[in-house]
Amino acid sequence: MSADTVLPPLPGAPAGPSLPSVEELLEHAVAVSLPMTVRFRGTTRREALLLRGPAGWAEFSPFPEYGDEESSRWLAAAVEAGWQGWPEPVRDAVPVNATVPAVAAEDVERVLAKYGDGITAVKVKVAEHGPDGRLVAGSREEDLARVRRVRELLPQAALRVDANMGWTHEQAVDVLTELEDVGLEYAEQPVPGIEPLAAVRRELRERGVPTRIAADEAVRKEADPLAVAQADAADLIVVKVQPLGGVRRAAAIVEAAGLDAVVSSALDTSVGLAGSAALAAHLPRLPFACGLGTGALFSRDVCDPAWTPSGGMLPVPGVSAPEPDPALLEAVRADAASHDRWARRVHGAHAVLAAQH
Ligand SMILES: O=C(O)CCC(=O)c1ccccc1C(=O)O
Ligand SMILES: [Mg+2]
Repeated sequence: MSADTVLPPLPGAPAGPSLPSVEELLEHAVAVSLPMTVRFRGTTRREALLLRGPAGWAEFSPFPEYGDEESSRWLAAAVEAGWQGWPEPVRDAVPVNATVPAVAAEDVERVLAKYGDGITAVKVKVAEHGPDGRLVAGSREEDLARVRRVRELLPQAALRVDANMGWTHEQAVDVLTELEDVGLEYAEQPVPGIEPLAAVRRELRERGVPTRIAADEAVRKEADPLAVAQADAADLIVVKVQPLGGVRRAAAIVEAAGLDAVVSSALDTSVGLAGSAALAAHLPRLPFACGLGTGALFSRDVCDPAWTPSGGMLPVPGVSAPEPDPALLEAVRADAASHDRWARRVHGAHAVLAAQH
């Protein structure tokens, strides 16, 4: 992939701040490791690097397996947060969904309890894959049972499922047809890619299943984040601040795509979640609850109070992140080896951005 395709120029996107040096980026950096109360994406800890620039705190937390090119967009988002600040909000709170990881049906109630009262929307993870990359045995029946348990506990809530590309075309059509009676608001990235997504969407329409299709990985992992909209492959797009290179760039992608958007977290700490709330608060249209309640899955976070929802609503920050609490930051500080690993990742991502400046 050429440097140009990492951050393709977008119509109407304002220029970002100039790129600070690696030394400046790392001057106040703290690596943290947050414990989680539920297994998510195969782990019970979330590592992140928190940076502090003249505009405020910033988060850099690409997942461990991500390389420099992909991580460079996450670093661009941190530069925006810490060295520029976010654009002004147009609303002062954001409705969010509760996120239910791929737990057993009997654990659904315990997970939902973490989000408190006032849940109006729930996203249920389905199609979980094991470390061998295969769909977990028995997952079809467990997925159906998990979704039906959420529906039983919350008869009025809007329900979505997220397969993270985990199904084949046949599996997606089968399970989504089976769940028609539950009334799903949308299914997020049931299969990988853009054309396969379009094909699932077409077949559901032909069968008369009204479930919408949302694109997530097809937006944030494809070279061109607008390709999914151009291919008419989805009814809506999921947008994330760090993978898309910042609040302004994500907002420009939503505008250029011309589709409704759901802002979702990358399992960020409170600092990153505030940035995602800033994007959700900045979008002119916000017709769906956002996937930004994931702070509730941490047993410790860096801010006091943590950036978590109450009554189904997430607060909106001003143009910068909340300050981490010094004692909490110490309590979750990662070891020196982890800090060094993060510093090397900043170097690698920085080199990719520097080649574009
Ligand atoms: O959207 C949500 O409800 C929570 C966020 C979430 O699911 C997520 C978190 C980390 C990485 C990927 C994803 C995803 O949407 O696929
Ligand atoms: Mg998703």
